[in-house]
Amino acid sequence: MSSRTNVSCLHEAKRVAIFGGTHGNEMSGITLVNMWIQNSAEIERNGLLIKPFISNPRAVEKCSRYIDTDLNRAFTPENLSAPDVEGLLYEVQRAKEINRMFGPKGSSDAYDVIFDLHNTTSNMGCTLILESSTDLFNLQMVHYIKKAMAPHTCSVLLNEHPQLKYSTTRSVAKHSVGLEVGPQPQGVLRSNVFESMRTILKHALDFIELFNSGVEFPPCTVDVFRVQERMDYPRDTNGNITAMVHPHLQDCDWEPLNRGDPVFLTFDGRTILYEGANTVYPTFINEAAYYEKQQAFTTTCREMLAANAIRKAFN
Ligand SMILES: CC(=O)N[C@@H](CC(=O)O)C(=O)O
Ligand SMILES: [Zn+2]
Repeated sequence: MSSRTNVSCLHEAKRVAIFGGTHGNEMSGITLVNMWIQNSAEIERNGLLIKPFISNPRAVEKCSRYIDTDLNRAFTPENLSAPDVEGLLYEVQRAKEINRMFGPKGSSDAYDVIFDLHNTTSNMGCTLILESSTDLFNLQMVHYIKKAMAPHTCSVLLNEHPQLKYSTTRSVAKHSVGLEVGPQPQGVLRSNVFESMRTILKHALDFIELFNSGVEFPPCTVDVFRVQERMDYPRDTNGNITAMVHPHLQDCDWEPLNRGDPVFLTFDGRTILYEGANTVYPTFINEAAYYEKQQAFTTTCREMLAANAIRKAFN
């Protein structure tokens, strides 16, 4: 990366993968990727190598989130460097395969971009998930997508938290982007969610094609929600859940939550209030897959990120 007259010159993005079925019960991404494996005309772009790929085929076959362990937490340095022995957890074995095919993670041989398609049971609408606030290529791409999606909103979740960040499947690529669209129940396909995901991906690929063709993208700002804290359900001394997401919070992803607002309703009818000092923006509210992760919702704070102008490096 070199800088001249405030334009950052970045490498061309030639190899792009689209992952579906990282979680085997999230049907929009699985269906889109299977469709594109059959016929890729819709995702082809000039000068781009685009690979649609089912990342956890055994989980897809069973229509369950995973077989042995969550694939989207498995791309740790320890797992990726584990020796190939028999008896590895299925997803650890799969993580190593994916790392060989699309990585190695952190190397110059890695794929340029991986889009990983997810669905949530939460009412998050269209969400792009980023893992770095300093990746100019991704910031410019999400800015482009947000503009192209207007008047529909497309939120950006920034998961850069030192403790809460996890080792995602997409993290194998140089630029990793998660697409999270909901609400959609597990194992169910909803046409509106399917079409939204398809449209986001169309704009994303258009952006990469324009970038590779030499178009310069001017400086921009991106409104993001930065991950702050995981909130667990209230529990009794045995660890059993004692309350539900409060009806005033249910489905209110991305809406401001202030001190004193209701968050939980106990089974015996008591309301539990939010006690944090500052306004937060909750998301992943009542996500089905997060009960096992002891997570009722995630709090975020709003932030404006600035990105330099970018264009492709000519060399
Ligand atoms: C509901 C769900 O699976 N969400 C994803 C979010 C992500 O891709 O970062 C996950 O927990 O892996
Ligand atoms: Zn998922």
